[in-house]
Amino acid sequence: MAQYDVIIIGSGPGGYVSAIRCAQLGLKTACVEGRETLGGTCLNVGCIPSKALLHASHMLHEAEHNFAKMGLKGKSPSVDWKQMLAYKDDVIGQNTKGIEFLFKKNKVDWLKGWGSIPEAGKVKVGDVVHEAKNIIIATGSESSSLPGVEVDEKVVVTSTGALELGKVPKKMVVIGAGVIGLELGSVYSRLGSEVTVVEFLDAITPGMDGEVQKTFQRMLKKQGLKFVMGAAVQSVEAMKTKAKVHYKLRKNDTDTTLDADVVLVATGRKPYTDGLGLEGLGVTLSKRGQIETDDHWQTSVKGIYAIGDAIDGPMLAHKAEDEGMACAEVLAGKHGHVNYGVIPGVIYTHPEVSNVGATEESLKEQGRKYKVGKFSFMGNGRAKAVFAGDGFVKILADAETDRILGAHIIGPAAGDLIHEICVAMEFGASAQDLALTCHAHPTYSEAVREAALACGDGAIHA
Ligand SMILES: Cc1cc2nc3c(=O)[nH]c(=O)nc-3n(C[C@H](O)[C@H](O)[C@H](O)COP(=O)(O)OP(=O)(O)OC[C@H]3O[C@@H](n4cnc5c(N)ncnc54)[C@H](O)[C@@H]3O)c2cc1C
Ligand SMILES: NC(=O)c1ccc[n+]([C@@H]2O[C@H](COP(=O)([O-])OP(=O)(O)OC[C@H]3O[C@@H](n4cnc5c(N)ncnc54)[C@H](O)[C@@H]3O)[C@@H](O)[C@H]2O)c1
Repeated sequence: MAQYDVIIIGSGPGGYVSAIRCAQLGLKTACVEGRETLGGTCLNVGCIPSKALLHASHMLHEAEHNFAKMGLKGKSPSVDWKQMLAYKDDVIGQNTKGIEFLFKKNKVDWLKGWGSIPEAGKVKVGDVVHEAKNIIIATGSESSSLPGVEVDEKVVVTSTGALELGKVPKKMVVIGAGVIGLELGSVYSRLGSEVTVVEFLDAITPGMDGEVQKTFQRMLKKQGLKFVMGAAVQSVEAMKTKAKVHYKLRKNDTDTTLDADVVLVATGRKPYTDGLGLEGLGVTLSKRGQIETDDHWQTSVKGIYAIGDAIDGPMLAHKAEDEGMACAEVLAGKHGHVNYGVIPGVIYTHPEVSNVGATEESLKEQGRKYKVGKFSFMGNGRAKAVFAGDGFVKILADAETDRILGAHIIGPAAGDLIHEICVAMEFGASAQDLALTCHAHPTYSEAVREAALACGDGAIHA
């Protein structure tokens, strides 16, 4: 039994990144993982497989809708679902093996099995108790359940089941118009399923900029997704190969039923801390089951830290990674820091949707005076060349100082474009700083510059 400086429980983006950073900083490090492969939710059943299916289904959509316009004629490809799943599994395998390689390279020990914490300074894996000066809990999250809905991962599925369905369903009902529902709903809609999204609230993707929400929903509708808004799902009746979704419309209390071959429950995720033994240790949890930590990610018990989906904040892989690195630095006696005000969010539909910082709604609520610089991709030559003129870049800047407060993009490569604004915000830049920076032509990035120009004397191509 080795004596470790740090043992991390969970090898998702929070845990594995933290383990590598700890080892790089000279700490003797082990990472406990109960799954058969490293990488957590993100690599095995989350970010990576969903992006593989989004990519494949987008290629089909392009072939069906845009190839002929460019003079590329011929029959559109047909879907070989088994092969598409094999491609997705291959992508997962490459990524999870990559983490195994990085662990070996950085001398991180992988302790295989489910871990628990009998007391501070000790982690039990199987029958072996390992000792560590510090422990980091990075056990992630699991899908939330919905009263009246029983998941069997075949007919009524969470995102995990939706990533490996036996076949492409004819009719799919998605409960929840959040990120998972819209990404996976898009996948199946493009593959030919009739997809209906049932959402409790009156707007999709809660918390996002209102103008983006409306534009995004309009675009998704145009692509064939149907929406039932303001609807509270009461129950799901599952049969062998079919299901009935019963919901109540909130505005008039009418009851309606939708038939489906597959129902995807995508109503959020909750922290996963089962089996760790937190109650016995006295680790404080919030009402929502999140592990509470101080500014240095230390829990209420000295020497036990927590990061990622298991604690407060957006449930995003890059947020978990940042906390993983920062926590490692704290343990190595350095100054770990995460700027929670500059964490981008991206939805990988087509078009992509991204955001960082404040929304107009949040600024109004704060009573802060701001200006809006908006630029449509219709004025961007590169976007028009690839049928991606629908959408816009919107930058919010302080009315007096011109400092960038937030940005919202819906359009081509929005998930990459947002980072220019993240860097600008990290440096405390003004919209004018962006506007005065030369941007190559023809790039989608020019739309970001134009939005920055629109915060001042005006965009050129508007
Ligand atoms: C379908 C889907 C798509 C997503 N797409 C994106 C995306 O595109 N971008 C994005 O930023 N985020 C995305 N997310 C969210 C992202 O996956 C999570 O935010 C991220 O994985 C959280 O990382 P983590 O390290 O906190 O936990 P996790 O990735 O959940 O990893 C925790 C790991 O700990 C292990 N574990 C738990 N308990 C124990 C124990 N007692 N002993 C040993 N091991 C244990 C688990 O097996 C798991 O492997 C997606 C999520 C889903 C479900
Ligand atoms: N691209 C990405 O970054 C990405 C992709 C997938 C998942 N994720 C992360 O995974 C987490 C979980 O995603 P998610 O989509 O499940 O959750 P979410 O919180 O994004 O969305 C859940 C949606 O379900 C709705 N809802 C809740 N209860 C309902 C009910 N009874 N009936 C109808 N609708 C209901 C909510 O109003 C909300 O719109 C998110 O925190 C997200 O950040 C991120």
